[in-house]
Amino acid sequence: MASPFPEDEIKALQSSKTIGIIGLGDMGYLYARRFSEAGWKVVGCDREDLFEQTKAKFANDSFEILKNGHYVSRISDYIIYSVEAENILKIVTLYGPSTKYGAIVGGQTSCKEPEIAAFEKVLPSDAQIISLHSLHGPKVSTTGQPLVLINHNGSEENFRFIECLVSCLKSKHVYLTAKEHDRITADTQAVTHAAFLSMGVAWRNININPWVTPRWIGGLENAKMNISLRIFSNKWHVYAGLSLTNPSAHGQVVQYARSTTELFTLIIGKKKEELRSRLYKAKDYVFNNISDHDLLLDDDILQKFSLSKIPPGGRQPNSHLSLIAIVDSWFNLGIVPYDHIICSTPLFRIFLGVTEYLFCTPGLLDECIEAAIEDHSFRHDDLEFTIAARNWSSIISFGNYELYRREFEQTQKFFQPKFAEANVIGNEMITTILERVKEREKAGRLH
Ligand SMILES: NC(=O)C1=CN([C@@H]2O[C@H](COP(=O)(O)OP(=O)(O)OC[C@H]3O[C@@H](n4cnc5c(N)ncnc54)[C@H](OP(=O)(O)O)[C@@H]3O)[C@@H](O)[C@H]2O)C=CC1
Ligand SMILES: O=C(O)C(=O)Cc1ccc(O)cc1
Repeated sequence: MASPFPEDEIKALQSSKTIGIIGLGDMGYLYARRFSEAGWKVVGCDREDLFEQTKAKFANDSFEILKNGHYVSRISDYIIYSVEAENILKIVTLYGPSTKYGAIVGGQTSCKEPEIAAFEKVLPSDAQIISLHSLHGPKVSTTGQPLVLINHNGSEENFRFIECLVSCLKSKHVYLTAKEHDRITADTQAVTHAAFLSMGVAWRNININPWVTPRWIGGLENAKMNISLRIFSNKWHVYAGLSLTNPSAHGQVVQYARSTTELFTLIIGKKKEELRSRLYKAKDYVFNNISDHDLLLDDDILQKFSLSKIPPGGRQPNSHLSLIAIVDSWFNLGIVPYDHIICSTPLFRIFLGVTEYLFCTPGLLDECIEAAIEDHSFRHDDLEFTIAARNWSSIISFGNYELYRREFEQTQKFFQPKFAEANVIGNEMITTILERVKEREKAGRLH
């Protein structure tokens, strides 16, 4: 299919427009590199006190490093703020007044209402706001991943320019308002991260490396470990910013902790029938249209993404508290996760894939309920998981960045030696599930 953004049109824009990027961390660098490689004139800056180091760091790249955001803003036709979400207002306040007359401004932060509020508060009235959010981390290929475009008040012509610019990423453009974006990402990202953050903290607190423990064998366990380590290998502020700045996220994370606690209470009270009827009700709501022939993932596919040196064995029964709690939360919050798949991150798709597998493979949910009630070997893990989920929910709903950082970094240190390996395996897993999602979309089986 021919690109909707013809080469001639792109070339004409490239000869007249300058792209400015404030914040050359992981995402800012990704954009600066890709845009400049595609032929755009790109200028960028990082923190002014690191100017010399930044110049040296990017000496071999074909974009220009300027001293600070004033220099970037003065000459750029599109300015992208790619900085920590917590500091967006402070940084826009600093450089916003230097915005070139008539320029377009956007940001890459993960929560859009505060970002756009900062732009509206500070930018000169001639500036137009068109914002972006790549729904993936810096280490995965941009091709085919969702890229949200928010045309807050840009003209048609300017919006077309931004679409031409980002077309080199080959991502899938998703058009939303800031409000829609924040609502969806609260449902998808914030609660996904809460689950995997809680797993990591629980493993750390019981001092376990799950990949050397025979209790965690099999595809579902591989997915849990890979994703948890992937999150902890990233920067704490990315996850803190995403959930703390998004008020819709607080309720989701609190519900996840509540579901975890209530399900764990049923487990230790040996209330098998109550647990079963609660989970089946949630299953009917969330997985209403899903047949077992049509799953995003299965245990066999996930077997090969193992961090363990233990030879792949069969799946072990497990209470899967982290997975049953997410389905219970979705049910209680009235969320059908498939509605959000066009705007989902790789981690969310994997989380959905493994829960779908657990709930929709014949016999598996019953096996899980049986294990939860009868097998006590997971009780300690489940207790630690429940405590961790409650703790993250308090940190997030109180908006405490410092506590968030402390908890995150302690766990990061614990898993550090395994990150390189987890990243390679995690990338393969992400590619596999993206292909499965595409197949399902092609067959018209996803919303
Ligand atoms: N990483 C991810 O997976 C994704 C992140 N995002 C969002 O994108 C944004 C950037 O994330 P990411 O690139 O990962 O984070 P990074 O920490 O890697 O990048 C942010 C950069 O901005 C710099 N910075 C801070 N203050 C200023 C300033 N006054 N002027 C210029 N630069 C400054 C930081 O420097 P210093 O570190 O020294 O403070 C840092 O280099 C965040 O809002 C994040 O939530 C969105 C999608 C995915
Ligand atoms: O896929 C995920 O959830 C990630 O962890 C990567 C990520 C982090 C922050 C974003 O705003 C978007 C993607």
